Amino acid sequence: MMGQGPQKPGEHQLKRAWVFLKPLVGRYAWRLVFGFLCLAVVDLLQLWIPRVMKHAVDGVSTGEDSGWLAVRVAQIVVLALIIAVLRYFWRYFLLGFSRLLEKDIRRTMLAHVLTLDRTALHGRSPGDILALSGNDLASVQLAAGMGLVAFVDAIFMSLAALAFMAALHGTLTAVAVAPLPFLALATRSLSGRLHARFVKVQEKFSELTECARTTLTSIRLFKAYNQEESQTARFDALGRAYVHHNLRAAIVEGTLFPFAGLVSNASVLLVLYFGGLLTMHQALTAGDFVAFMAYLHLLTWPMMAFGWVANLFQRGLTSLQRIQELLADRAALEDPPRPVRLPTAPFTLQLHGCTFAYPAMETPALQDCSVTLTPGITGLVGPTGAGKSTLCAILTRLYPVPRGAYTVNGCDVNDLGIADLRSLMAYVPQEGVLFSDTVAANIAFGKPDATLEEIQAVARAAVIHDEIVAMASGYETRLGEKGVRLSGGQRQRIALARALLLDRPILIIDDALSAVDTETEQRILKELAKRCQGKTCLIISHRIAQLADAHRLLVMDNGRIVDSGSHHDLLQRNPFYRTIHQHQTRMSCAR
Ligand SMILES: Nc1ncnc2c1ncn2[C@@H]1O[C@H](COP(=O)(O)OP(=O)(O)OP(=O)(O)O)[C@@H](O)[C@H]1O
Repeated sequence: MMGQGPQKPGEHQLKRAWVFLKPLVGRYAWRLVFGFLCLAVVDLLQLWIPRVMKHAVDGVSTGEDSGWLAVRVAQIVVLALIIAVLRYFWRYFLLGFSRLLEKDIRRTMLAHVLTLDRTALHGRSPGDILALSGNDLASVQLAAGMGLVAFVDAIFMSLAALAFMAALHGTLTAVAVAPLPFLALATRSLSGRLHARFVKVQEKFSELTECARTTLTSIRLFKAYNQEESQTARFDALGRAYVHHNLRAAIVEGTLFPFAGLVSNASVLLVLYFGGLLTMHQALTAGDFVAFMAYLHLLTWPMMAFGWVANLFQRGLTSLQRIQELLADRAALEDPPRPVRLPTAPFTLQLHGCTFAYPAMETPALQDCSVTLTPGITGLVGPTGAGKSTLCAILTRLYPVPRGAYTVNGCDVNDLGIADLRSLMAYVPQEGVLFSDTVAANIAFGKPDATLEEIQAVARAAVIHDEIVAMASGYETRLGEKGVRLSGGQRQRIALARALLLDRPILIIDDALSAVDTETEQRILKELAKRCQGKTCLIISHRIAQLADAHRLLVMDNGRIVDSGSHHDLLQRNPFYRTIHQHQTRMSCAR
C-alpha cells in the first residue's frame, strides 16, 4: 500500500537510499574507478596550468626570450589537448554509469510491479507509476550522473585548488575562504524547504501523467460526450498546478544558486584587494598573484557547484524515496513457505461461505458465498453487480482469501503455490485485451512456442479463423494502437483463442462473448463443449438461452449463489431466471 509520503531526508533516509543503491553501484564499480581517475587527472592538469602561467608571467617580468615563452604556450596547448581527451572518457564512464543505474532501477520497478496483486495496486494509479518511472527516475539519474560528478569534482578541485593557493600564500588563502561558511549555512537551511517543494512537484506530475493517460486511452469517449474542451481544461488546470509547484521550488533553487555565485565573487573581491596589496608590497610576485587568481577562478566553479549539486541531490533523494515506497509495497497474496503438491485432474473448486470486500469498500462484493464447480460446464447468470466477476477474481486467485474459504480438490488454496494454481487455469476476462503485436503473437501470448497449426486450431474453435485469414497479412497482421483495430466481438474471440491454446484443465470465461452475435456464440459454445470434456469450466453469460446446455446452472445475486440446477429446474422455480429468459426469448422472436 502507499506509504505516508516521502519524509524530509535525514540520516535514516540517506542510509536507506545507500542500502538500495549499494549493490547497483557495486555492479559498475570499475566504471566509477576509471571515470573518477580520468576526472582526477583532468583536475590535476587544470591545476597545473596556472603554475605554467606563473612561470610565463615571472619569465616575462625577468626578461626571458620569446622562444622560452613559446615553450610555455606549447605546454599549455598539450595540457589542454590531454584534458579534452580525458574529459571525453570521464563523461563516457560516469554518465554511462548513471544511465546503466537508471536502466537497472527501471527494470527492478517493472519486475516489482508485476509481483504486486490488485490489493497492493489499489492505492496507485497507472499515471503514478508512469511518473515514477519517468520524471522521478530521471531525477535519480541526473543526481547519480552529473550530480555525483559535480560533487566529487567540486570537492577534489576545491581541496586541490586550496592546497595550491596555500602553497602560494597561506594568509591570502584564509581570506579567500572566509565567505564559505555562509554558503554552507544557506545550503543547509534551504535544502529542507526544497525537499518539501519537490515532493509536491512530483505528486503534481503524477496527477498530470494520469490525466494524460486517461485522455489518450479514452479519446473516443471524450469525443462522443463532447468532453474535449472540459478535459483540455482539466489537463490545463493540472498543468498550471504543476508549473505553480515547480515555480515554488524554483524560488528556493533560485536563491541557492545566485547566493553561491555571490559568495564566490566576494572571495574574488577580497583576493583582488588583499592580493593586490601584497603584490604592491612585494610580498607576492606578479606571477604568484596571477596564479592565485587563476586558482581562485578554478575554485569558483566548485563553490557554485555546491549549490547546484545540493539541488540535484535533493531532487534525486526525494524521487528515490518515492521509488523506494513503490518497491516497499507488498503483494497481499503470498506463497506459503512450503507449498503442498498440486492435486491432479479432474478438479473440483469450492468456495465455503467466502466473504470478500474490495480494499477500502465497506460492502462486501461476495457475502458468505458457497459454490462447487465440478468437471463439466457450469453456467453462471445473475443481475449486473451481483458479484460474478468478483467470483472469477477469487477463483483465479487475484485476491487473498481466509483459510478454509477456497479449496481445490479439498486442498486449501493458501497451501498451494499461487503460480502453480494459476498454471492449472485459463481465464478469459470481460474485456478482450490485445497487445500491439501480430494476431499470432496475441493468441500465443501464454505459449510463445506454439506452432501456427496449434494457433489456427484454437482460432477455428473460437470462430475467428476465417476473419483472420481475410485480414491483409492474415495471422501476421499487427493489432493494437499502431495496427489494425478490431471490433469488440473479434477482440473477445481472439482473447478466447488465447485461453484455449493453453489447454488447461480449468477454464473460466467471464462474460467474454457479450459482443459476439448469438449465432456465433452458439457455435463457440458447441466447440467449447467438445474441448471441455473432463475439464472444469465456468462460463458467465447474460444470454440465458445460450447456457441452456450447460451441465449445471448457477444463479448469483447480492454476492452469493442463490439457486442452482438445470435450465428446466430454474425455469420452473427461479423468478429472476424465468423473467430474463422470457424477455430474451421475446427479443429474439421480435428480431
Ligand atoms: N475493483 C473494485 N473495487 C471496488 N468495488 C468493486 C470492484 N469491482 C467490483 N466492485 C463492486 O463489487 C460488486 C460486484 O461487482 P462485479 O463486477 O463482481 O459484478 P458482476 O456481477 O460481474 O457485474 P456485471 O454483470 O455488471 O459485470 C459491485 O458492487 C461493484 O461495484
